[in-house]
Amino acid sequence: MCGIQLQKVSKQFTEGHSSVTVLKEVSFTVNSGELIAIVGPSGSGKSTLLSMIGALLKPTSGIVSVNDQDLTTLNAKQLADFRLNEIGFILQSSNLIPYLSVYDQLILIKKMGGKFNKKDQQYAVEILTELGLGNKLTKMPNELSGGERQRVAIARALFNQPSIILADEPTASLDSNRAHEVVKLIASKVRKRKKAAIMVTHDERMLGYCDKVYYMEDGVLSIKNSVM
Ligand SMILES: Nc1ncnc2c1ncn2[C@@H]1O[C@H](COP(=O)(O)OP(=O)(O)OP(=O)(O)O)[C@@H](O)[C@H]1O
Repeated sequence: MCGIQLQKVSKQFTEGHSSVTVLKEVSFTVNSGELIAIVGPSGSGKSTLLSMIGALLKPTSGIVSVNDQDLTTLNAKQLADFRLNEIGFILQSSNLIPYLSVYDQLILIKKMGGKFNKKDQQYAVEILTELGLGNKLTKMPNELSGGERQRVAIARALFNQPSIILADEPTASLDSNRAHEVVKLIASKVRKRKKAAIMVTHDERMLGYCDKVYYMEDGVLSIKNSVM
């Protein structure tokens, strides 16, 4: 199955003699073309969950599958490839590299990997144009508005054509209009390009753009409602 599947995923952190269970038997599915939201109080385990789906953390127990691949069976090199090829991260602040132009933010990683060709060049311009940044290709991050910076981050997340988009508080640094604009864009790209996407958010106004809303509390995930 394409998309994300979690089966009874738990995560414990151990420090010295004490351990804390941050996720408790979390199970859910996100299909391709679906954007789901996870809401819940600070410290409830939302970022830990995203980190596990993004192969940055391993579960203590349970199965995290992406596109039918059980991530717990992959070695370090395979996990690094998986992160690079299958996951697009969009974070709270856009995390752009200050000394690179808008265009270079997208192509740097491919250039470093020595796999850069004319098609990539065209695709970078196409996707930036689609996100309304066609006239900003040579601008530096400090010459952009917060909303524009976040749109570059979305373009960068989509550029590798990952199957999964993980967005952690993507609107936290934006005013209300820009927040709507950014989440609307994420939702439309997810549907058009058939990504499976998860957005962690504190912003209830963004939930209308999502197919499902889950609530996390004390490491337990439950369905909040269906908003479509
Ligand atoms: N590496 C770690 N070692 C120990 N405890 C950790 C570690 N990472 C996270 N935690 C704890 O796990 C719990 C869940 O953290 P997490 O960041 O997933 O919460 P969150 O719901 O994303 O919070 P917020 O909304 O504030 O970002 C917190 O109590 C946190 O202190």
